[in-house]
Amino acid sequence: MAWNHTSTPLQVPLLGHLASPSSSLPVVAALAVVLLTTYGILYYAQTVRLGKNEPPVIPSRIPFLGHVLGMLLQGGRYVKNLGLENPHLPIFTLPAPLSRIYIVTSPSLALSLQRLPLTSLSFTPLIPHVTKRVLGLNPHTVEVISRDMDPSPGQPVGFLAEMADLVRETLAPGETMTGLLSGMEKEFKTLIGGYVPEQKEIGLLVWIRHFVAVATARCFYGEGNPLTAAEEDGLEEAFWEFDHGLGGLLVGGGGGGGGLWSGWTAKRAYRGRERLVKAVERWLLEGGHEREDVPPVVKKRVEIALKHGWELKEVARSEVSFLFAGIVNTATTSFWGVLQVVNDGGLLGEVRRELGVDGGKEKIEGGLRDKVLLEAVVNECLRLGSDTYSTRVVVPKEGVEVEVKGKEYWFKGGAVVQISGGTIHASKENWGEDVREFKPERFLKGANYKNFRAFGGGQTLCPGRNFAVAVVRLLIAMVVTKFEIEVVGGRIPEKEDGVLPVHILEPKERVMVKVSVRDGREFGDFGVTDRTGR
Ligand code: HEM
Repeated sequence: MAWNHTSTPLQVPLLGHLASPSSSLPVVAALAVVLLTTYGILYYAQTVRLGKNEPPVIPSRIPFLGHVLGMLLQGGRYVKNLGLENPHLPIFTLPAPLSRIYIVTSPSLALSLQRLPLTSLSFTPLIPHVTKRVLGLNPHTVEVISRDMDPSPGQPVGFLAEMADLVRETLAPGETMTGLLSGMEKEFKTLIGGYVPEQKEIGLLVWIRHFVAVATARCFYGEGNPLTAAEEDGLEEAFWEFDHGLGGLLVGGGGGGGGLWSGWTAKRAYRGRERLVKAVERWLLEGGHEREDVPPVVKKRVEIALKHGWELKEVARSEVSFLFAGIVNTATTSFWGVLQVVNDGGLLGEVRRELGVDGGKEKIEGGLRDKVLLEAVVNECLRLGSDTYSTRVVVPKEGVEVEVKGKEYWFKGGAVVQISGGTIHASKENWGEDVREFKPERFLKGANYKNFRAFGGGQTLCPGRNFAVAVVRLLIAMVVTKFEIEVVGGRIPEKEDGVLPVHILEPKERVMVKVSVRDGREFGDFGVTDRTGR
């Protein structure tokens, strides 16, 4: 049979359209109209407020999906920039599939919202989901931590509430915290004092974070700690691999020891975490936590978890999370602090003068009490390095109407409210035209801590904040008095803000340094103190 040129579109629909341009035109046009109309409807639909007082909506070019995609692809930078591009909006709504995300960029509104009762906005409903994914907790443990999370007075106290009280009490300024700080000072003396510089250039971040990781692990888990004293090699690297893939574990899921999805999104983090969990489990099995040099806080943490029916492997997961909280942010902040000080001759001179360690004493000694410049350095590093969110979920299923400073706001039930620390820290309104510059002196002129969110706030305010500031100050003081450090290239790199901002941001490029000994004396007493300016 001859080829039939008149074969109709009905016989082979798609090919028919291609083969017959004149007949396909109306169909293409109709399709375009349908698509454009659908797009228009969806675009409009995402702008509709679900309640009269719902915060103003910022629509996305890809209706309902665009903002979520932006967050996934650009990390914390996406919301930070949205906030900076809309300085007139103290709070706004991002439409998401079947839900909303409310972004708060006004510091005073943030303070008021975080004071609302936990029956309106709370972080705790998220904890089981977050910890299950990040730590790979099994369903039984998740069920245990989901009990009595926010008890009212007189009600049974669940695992989370009991643990939070213990950590808060231990790390509040006072005798217990001072004891832990003395432990950190002792470890730093050995590690920093015993460091013999290499001839070659070294990576500053790796160098500094090693000091913090080892000192913290020894201080909280004793000399035989599972991170640095285990027979197995490479656990410190495993720790940082876990840290770097945390966002992937969080987004990818992976409860009950980690599923295929989390393995795919954060394979290395998953492997690193599981190696650490095994090491801590072995340490617990051998009674490591019962040793004399392990402080009461860790002994009690283990005791509380066992009392609440946790299996030993799950207790190990909880301790990996405590090690993580104690090390990661302190290490990265210390890195930025040392870098900023040694890369600015003027600042370095002032810090050394303030420390007053260059006198004729036999040992390097300095009183850290009242050393305000060093504390200002730490705070400014935290401001510039922290894009952290404080996240809350809207508890009542039917949504909630709240009044804040005479204004009504309505939030959809189950939606997420995020206080954008990144926007607050980078806003010219809050910090002035020179907001992008490193200027510790802004913290000397009675800085307003209302605009400072590096430690979160309200229900999730970091219990380790005073301890952390004291440790970072101590580390910078010891490193800059003991060593001369030349930054190769003499430049401070940008921060990598395209990640999920779960911790202080790292640099975009590696910072290499040359280290030499400046003061050959041993370290004496540095007078580490629990008193900080906050
Ligand atoms: C510069 C160092 C540090 C920074 C910037 C920092 C920051 C934070 C932030 C922002 C949160 C709240 C997270 C959220 O809202 O979800 C937090 C929570 C926490 N931090 Fe820190 N932190 C630091 C050091 C420490 C240290 C040294 C410890 C312990 C030794 C610690 C223990 C904790 C704990 C246990 C929580 C969870 C609190 C809870 O949910 O009850 N942090 N930290």
